[in-house]
Amino acid sequence: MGIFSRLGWFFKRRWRQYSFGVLALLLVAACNVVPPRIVGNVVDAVSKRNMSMQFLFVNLGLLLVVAILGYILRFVWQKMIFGSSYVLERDLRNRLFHHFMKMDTTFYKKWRTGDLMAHATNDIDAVREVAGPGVLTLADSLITGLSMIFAMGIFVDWKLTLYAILPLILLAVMANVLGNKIHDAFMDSQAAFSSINNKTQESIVGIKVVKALGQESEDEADFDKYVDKNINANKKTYRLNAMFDPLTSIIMGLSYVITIILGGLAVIHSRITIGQLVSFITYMAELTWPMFAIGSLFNILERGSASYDRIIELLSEKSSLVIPKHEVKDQPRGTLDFEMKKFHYPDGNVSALKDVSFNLGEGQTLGIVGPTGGGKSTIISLLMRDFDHYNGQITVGEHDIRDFKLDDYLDNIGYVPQTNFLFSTNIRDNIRFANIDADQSQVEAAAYVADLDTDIKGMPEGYDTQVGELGVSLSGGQKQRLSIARAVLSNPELLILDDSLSAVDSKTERNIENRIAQNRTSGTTIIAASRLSSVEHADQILVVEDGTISEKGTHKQLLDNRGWYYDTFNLQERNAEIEGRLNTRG
Ligand SMILES: Nc1ncnc2c1ncn2[C@@H]1O[C@H](COP(=O)(O)OP(=O)(O)OP(=O)(O)O)[C@@H](O)[C@H]1O
Repeated sequence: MGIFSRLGWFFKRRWRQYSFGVLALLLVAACNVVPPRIVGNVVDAVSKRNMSMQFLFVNLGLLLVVAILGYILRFVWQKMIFGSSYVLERDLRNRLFHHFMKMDTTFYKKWRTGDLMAHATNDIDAVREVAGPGVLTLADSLITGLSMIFAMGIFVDWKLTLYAILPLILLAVMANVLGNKIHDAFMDSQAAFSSINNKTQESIVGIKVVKALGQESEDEADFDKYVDKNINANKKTYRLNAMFDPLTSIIMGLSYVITIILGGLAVIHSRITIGQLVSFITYMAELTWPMFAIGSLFNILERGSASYDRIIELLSEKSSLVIPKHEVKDQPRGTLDFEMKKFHYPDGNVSALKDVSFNLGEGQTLGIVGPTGGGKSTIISLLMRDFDHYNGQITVGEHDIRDFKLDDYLDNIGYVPQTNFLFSTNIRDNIRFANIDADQSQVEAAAYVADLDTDIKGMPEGYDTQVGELGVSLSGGQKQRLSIARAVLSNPELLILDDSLSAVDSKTERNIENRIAQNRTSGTTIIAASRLSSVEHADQILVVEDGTISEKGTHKQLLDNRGWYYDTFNLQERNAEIEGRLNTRG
């Protein structure tokens, strides 16, 4: 029952609808009291042989009026109570989605996609059930139950009523004993469902790898384990739940036995009439539904309560990103100053960056290179404000980047990540994702900069070509270039390419670099790359090794330096030469 008070904020907001709904339920219950009373009266009239046609028609008419009224009132409560429960579902869904949108990288590392999906679907459904069928079942079973008990007492006999409902105490005891166990079982069952979701999502996304490595049967066996775990958790829940219904039948049986013995004696001793006993038994039959409803109510409430706990746990997660007390309203533009004394990832204990500093004037291009795992993407992560806690400072035009509102800051960045993400829509909408009002000429100009225009023109449906889920219908290089077009479309103040030219050939790479340079008359560009030719023309190049800058300068200065850059450049040039020769021969 605690779930009702925890959802109090919502019931308060919708108190009018719930009050109307419960009032309609009350009136339905009042309508339900009438038919047994009429049946009792008719039975008495028949047994006393004094029933007239008029008496019969009046009673039949009354039954009809009550039936119509009941229909209207049922419509009202459904609209009020179930309608409100869908409002709760919408609110929780929106809150959760908004929360997902503002959470940081650490949150997404902790929670897996399947888990989040389960919260956003299964758990929210379970909470909606509390606000809809849960409220209905509670109100209806209470109203019907109490009105039937009052009718039995008032129209027949209070003493007989008390004896008849005595076995109900057993039900309360059982509910108390099973309550916590059912809650825990539901928690386990929802967690097992989340795991299945995770597993399914991972297997489907990684299906190519699974097949390529011939792991289908192993993956299926692994999936079966998750299903078994889920089934066992569900079995436990339903075993506990199943203890309710048989007990309810026993309690009802006991009540009937008491009624027949004591009611029969009361008729024999003329304390009540036969008609009253018939009414009493009809009222008792009406009590059956509320009794069984308590079992299903328990199910709904405990499931909803476990799900609400899970949703609240998720919503209470805080983003570690700084929310500035006084937001800087200026545009984040100007010289970029990066001074990082030390940074380590929240879950790492060694520094991913140590004493990394550089200064980049407006309009300049910075290249970041270095061996794999050196720290290139980490520098970009910090610029993208994936993490705000470090020993150092990053400023853009005099302002610490943490003093900008995150959205305002990121709006000025065009970012092409290492692993590009495409939406399952057409090429045009993928390019203008960050600027959906961009017209066709802007989209085409961006595609030209990314050297993708010729590819698109060659496709039968051109810019209307659907890219499929995650861009399955495009080649790796096309996906990369589409991501670049998306980033350059809004002519961002800071353009960041994180190893995003790795899947294109050297000629295309050169085209893109030249076009970006021509296109970007203002604004700063940062290119992180494994291939040194990508940064050759940068105004400044950093070599990042083991989280620190080992070399710094222009291409020429770094070659003169004869260090890692010199060695790697020569190696890559030789490889490119060999590749070129092989291609000409082929
Ligand atoms: N999210 C993370 N959590 C913890 N450690 C991380 C995380 N991302 C990267 N690291 C670690 O930080 C170090 C630097 O990684 P980073 O991705 O910046 O290297 P990189 O130079 O971009 O490498 P690559 O060229 O392979 O992409 C590595 O030791 C890596 O394991």
